[in-house]
Amino acid sequence: MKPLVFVDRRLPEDVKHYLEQHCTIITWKPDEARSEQALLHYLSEAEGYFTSGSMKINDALLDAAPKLKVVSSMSVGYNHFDLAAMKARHIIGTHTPYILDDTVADLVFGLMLSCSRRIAELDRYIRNGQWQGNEGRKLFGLDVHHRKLGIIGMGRIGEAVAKRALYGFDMKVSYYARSRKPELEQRMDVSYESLDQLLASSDFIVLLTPLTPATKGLIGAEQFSRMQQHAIFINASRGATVDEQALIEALQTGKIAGAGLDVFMQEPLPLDHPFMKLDQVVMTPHIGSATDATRQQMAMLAARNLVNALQGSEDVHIVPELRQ
Ligand SMILES: NC(=O)c1ccc[n+]([C@@H]2O[C@H](COP(=O)([O-])OP(=O)(O)OC[C@H]3O[C@@H](n4cnc5c(N)ncnc54)[C@H](O)[C@@H]3O)[C@@H](O)[C@H]2O)c1
Ligand SMILES: O=C(O)[C@H](O)CO
Repeated sequence: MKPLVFVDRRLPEDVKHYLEQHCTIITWKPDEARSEQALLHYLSEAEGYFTSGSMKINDALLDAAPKLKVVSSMSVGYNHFDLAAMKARHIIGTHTPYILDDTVADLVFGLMLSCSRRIAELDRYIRNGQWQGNEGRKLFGLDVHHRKLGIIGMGRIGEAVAKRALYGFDMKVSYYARSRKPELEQRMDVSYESLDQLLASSDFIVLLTPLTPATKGLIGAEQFSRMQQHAIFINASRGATVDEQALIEALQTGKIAGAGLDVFMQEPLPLDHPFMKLDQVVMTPHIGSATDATRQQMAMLAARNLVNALQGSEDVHIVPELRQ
């Protein structure tokens, strides 16, 4: 008999077709309210759960899903996994690394360029009818090329950002990560710096660590105070890696020049959030990996992870902390 799996999002047709060959799919009914109660009801019989990361996989959820064996997340980040709760129940937790690196790195560069050349702000300037033609320096920005980029969290996506910086924009690139990466330093012209050194010397600072207990609030008031006044800060990791109040203060007081943000403590961001009033902030609604091609590949990889894990195959992207 095919295993029962719950799928919490609409799938591309070919991915749905692939899953249906190996599993019996249950999913939300059209127009059904997506309550936690309904989800737990669906999960009560499921052996597999295909999720996009909106639900915490914690004790409460797992207690309501006694038959669950595999949680396949269509995301590379897995901060929604309570790793201890999953480990205690021998749940296999999988994610979708590598295939989204270039797409997320493109967005990081988009945010860097938009902040430094004020693209979003000046688009509003034209639409508001403010363009007179005699603005002079008023509309000038900062160069990206030949400046210094500091990457905090030099993993798969960090490396894709470094490539663009080195080979497309002739930037100098340094990084800070949990440990130094000698192999990477041989392969690419990047150098390791302490976090404090990187913050003090970079024109652009890009945050790309996973959200873990160690990275929660990693960048706060002290870290913003070390940055240069013209520095531009980009966060494409998770909202909680940054102390948002400290970021708002750093921007309001001119401690740093701008910020490009794809992720927030609260998503969707409420309309009355202070970021909305800051012209030097460029925001995107958590769309780092959101292109048709990449989301299609992520969906297929998540489906394959789910099927392979249920079938006991080792061809599965299990998150590092849950590997045997
Ligand atoms: N904005 C988006 O849509 C989007 C898309 C994809 C990924 N992400 C985020 O980006 C993160 C990184 O993805 P990846 O595939 O590059 O992961 P990765 O595991 O390849 O790289 C993570 C890097 O962070 C470093 N790191 C981990 N803990 C650290 C710590 N305490 N201090 C300093 N460095 C630390 C690691 O050493 C590694 O270099 C994901 O976990 C996710 O949160 C966001
Ligand atoms: O981690 C990821 O893959 C993205 O943030 C989408 O959730």
